[in-house]
Amino acid sequence: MEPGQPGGSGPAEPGPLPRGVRGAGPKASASPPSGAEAQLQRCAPAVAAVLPAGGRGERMGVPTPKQFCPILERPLISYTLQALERVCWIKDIVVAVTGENMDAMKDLIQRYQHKRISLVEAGVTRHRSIFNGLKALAEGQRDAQLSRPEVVIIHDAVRPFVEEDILLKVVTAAKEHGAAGAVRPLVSTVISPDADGCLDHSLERARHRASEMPQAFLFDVIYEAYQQCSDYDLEFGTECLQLALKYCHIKAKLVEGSPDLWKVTYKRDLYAAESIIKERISEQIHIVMDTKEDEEHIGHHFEEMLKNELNHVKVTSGSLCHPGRDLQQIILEQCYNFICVNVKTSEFEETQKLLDVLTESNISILYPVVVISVHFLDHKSVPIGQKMENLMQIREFAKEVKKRNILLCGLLIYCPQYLYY
Ligand SMILES: Nc1ccn([C@@H]2O[C@H](COP(=O)(O)OP(=O)(O)OP(=O)(O)O)[C@@H](O)[C@H]2O)c(=O)n1
Ligand SMILES: O=C(CO)[C@H](O)[C@H](O)COP(=O)(O)O
Repeated sequence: MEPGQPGGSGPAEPGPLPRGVRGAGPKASASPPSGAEAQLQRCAPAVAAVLPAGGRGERMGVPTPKQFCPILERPLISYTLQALERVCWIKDIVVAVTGENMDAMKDLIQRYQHKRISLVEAGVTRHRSIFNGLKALAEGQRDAQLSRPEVVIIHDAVRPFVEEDILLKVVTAAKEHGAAGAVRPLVSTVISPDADGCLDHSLERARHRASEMPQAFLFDVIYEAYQQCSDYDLEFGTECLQLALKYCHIKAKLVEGSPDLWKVTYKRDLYAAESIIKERISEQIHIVMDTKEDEEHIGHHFEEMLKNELNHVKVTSGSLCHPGRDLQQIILEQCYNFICVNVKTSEFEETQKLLDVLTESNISILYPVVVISVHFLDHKSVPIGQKMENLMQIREFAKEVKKRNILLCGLLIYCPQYLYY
């Protein structure tokens, strides 16, 4: 097993943990847990994920394996890793990669600052790649970098749009049933040809489902199934749930998933994935505050307002107190919309810092970045005339940054008592 980054698969970064789940930290979610989330919290299993990423992507018909194909200049697999990393109750993410792509994968982990990743060598088939990932987790106690989880998620590296919600559902169901997997209604009817290429029989579409990913298993169940299964299974099998049934007599719970769980397979799927990513980008906004203390007041207020006004807006809040690290991470996550709240300073210090980092990152080469610089007018501390004069500078800033595809506008809020919201 190879560590994915210097120092190996480091400890889980703090993040918005579902409360009560093992490893929960100070930033635990403030909203009440959903049913499935609450159920998971009660049982609090240790969860790891295995991502097979050792395929050649022959059906895509391009020389680069599809998991490394760029979408908006970022490799597809990086989106999938990001989707899993956001779920902070997933402790370890084991990725199976071919030897020839191992260095590229390590570079990618560094470049996009992926966390909690361990790399293993892929096998010649998907099942063998998954088995290698499971072995690394099983042997983890000796290794000290990984530990044997109670539940393991298996997810294809080429399904980038996996959400926490479905991960919770399959993990919770796996805890109860031993195995669980996401399914979708069939788009086309499945038919079975005979040896002459003529119709033998067809399946009743409404009674069958397409098996998608993610799937989750009690670790002992799926590991046992892989240890017992035949070379034929490892060579030709395509269904992990079937292995759990055949070798451990576990009937997997099937969970309805969203249409976005489809597997990127053909070239046109890359264009579809790009459209979905663009749509998600437009729904993501980051609020940057210039003070820590006011983050909860004003930042929270903005967050609530935006969530009320717009559907599917993703709001995160942070501060440029540690500009390099925090903001670089946000930019790496491809956020194109910012509200920058200047509370402490009467000028544009915070906005200026944000613009500097955005310019340096070159993020606006592909799409325009929108920045709304918010200022509060407190006439008791600063005379109105002086404040207005300062704020007029924003026009100059806006002209300047527009050349770099950054659209800046200013918002002045008359609110002498903003601190007492
Ligand atoms: N030896 C293999 C083959 C596949 N996979 C992974 O399994 C997932 C799903 O498989 P599939 O879509 O079939 O990928 P490919 O085998 O790469 O595609 P193709 O069949 O078109 O060659 C992918 O993330 C793929 O990288 C793997 O880890 N090891
Ligand atoms: O379909 C699946 C589940 O049943 C798997 O996601 C997997 O992608 C199948 O791989 P392959 O395309 O190699 O058969």
